[in-house]
Amino acid sequence: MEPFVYQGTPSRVVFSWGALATLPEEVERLGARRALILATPEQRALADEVARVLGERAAGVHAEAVMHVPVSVARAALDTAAALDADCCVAVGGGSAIGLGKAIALESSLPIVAVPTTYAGSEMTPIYGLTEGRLKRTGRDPRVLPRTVIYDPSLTLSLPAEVTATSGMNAMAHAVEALYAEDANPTVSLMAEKSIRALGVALPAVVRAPDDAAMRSRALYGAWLAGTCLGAVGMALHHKLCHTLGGTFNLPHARTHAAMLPHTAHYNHAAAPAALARVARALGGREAAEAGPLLFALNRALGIPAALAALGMPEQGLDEAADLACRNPYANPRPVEREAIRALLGRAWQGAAPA
Ligand SMILES: NC(=O)C1=CN([C@@H]2O[C@H](COP(=O)(O)OP(=O)(O)OC[C@H]3O[C@@H](n4cnc5c(N)ncnc54)[C@H](OP(=O)(O)O)[C@@H]3O)[C@@H](O)[C@H]2O)C=CC1
Ligand SMILES: O=C(O)/C=C\C(=O)CC(=O)O
Repeated sequence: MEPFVYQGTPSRVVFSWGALATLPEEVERLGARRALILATPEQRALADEVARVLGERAAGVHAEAVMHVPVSVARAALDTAAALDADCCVAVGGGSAIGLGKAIALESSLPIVAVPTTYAGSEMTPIYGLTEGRLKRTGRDPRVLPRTVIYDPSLTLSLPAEVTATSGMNAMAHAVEALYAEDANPTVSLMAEKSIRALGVALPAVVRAPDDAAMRSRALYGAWLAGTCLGAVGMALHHKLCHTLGGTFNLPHARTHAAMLPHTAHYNHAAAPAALARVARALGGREAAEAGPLLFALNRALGIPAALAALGMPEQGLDEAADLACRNPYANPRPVEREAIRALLGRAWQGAAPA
């Protein structure tokens, strides 16, 4: 057996259809009495419903979350938390709302209860992201790991097909990178493979039939496993590239992950053949070299645009993106070489198949 280190995260996870109803007792379990509810502006109605469920334990609603957590947005939320004398945050929504909760916790150490409504998986990680100007800074800090996560698949029924598909592929990316992480271990790899299998079946099903309760639960289960993987082991080339494209060029997060994953998986297949063979097998293939093409085919089956160009990436930015991605690269099975990365970005920009 290869030597390894496995360290789980201390989050408490409640997973069931209708689990939102357990929120009051979960907030009480933390000893909290004044919860600040966080959401994006468009999820205000859901945040108000959460406040109703919480009753007297709701201190207020702050529905100003924005993707990539601009530092100005974080500062405003911190001021609201202080003004309301909040003793915990309830972040309801996708990674943007949860990311705002993390920004508050990073400064205040307030406990977070996360109620995810997408498959991004941020609720299961001690990773935060803050964006200032054109640069996104990410880091790991135990203070930002949500203490409790309430997964209620009924809250994902309203996800549009495009978000369902791309957010699901964001989760897929966490699981794929966990299999070849520098600190990969048998426990996380088992979860990663299970996640890829679950998402590979559930995502096409819920894109076809958004109200399929069983498949919505399986998709969210896959996302939980993927987020757990992301929280437990390091990220590699794929996440570095997506943070660069998201933070510097403000590309949409999940759609960028989906478009890039076939290419980054293929980039690493020869350097991490066992890991990419597990990806391929989980998607119905056999060999490591099939993983990238199978992910590319899954994107197509989910109706996800293949080309970075369609996401607003300027062609003249590809050189800068390659330079930034190669500066302080995350550990990766294959050396991150500037020309190879620029060629990868070129294929992704065009929407060509991985090669
Ligand atoms: N730190 C970490 O470990 C991780 C962080 N992230 C971060 O999270 C963000 C991306 O997360 P993601 O969830 O993709 O992005 P968002 O939170 O922006 O949600 C994605 C889309 O889903 C919509 N949506 C969310 N919930 C519902 C709902 N219940 N019904 C209908 N639509 C809904 C949002 O609409 P609307 O905007 O209108 O609410 C938005 O259009 C990025 O900032 C990324 O960096 C992602 C993964 C891991
Ligand atoms: O890229 C991901 O999906 C994972 C991590 C982040 O997004 C970091 C952040 O919170 O911005």
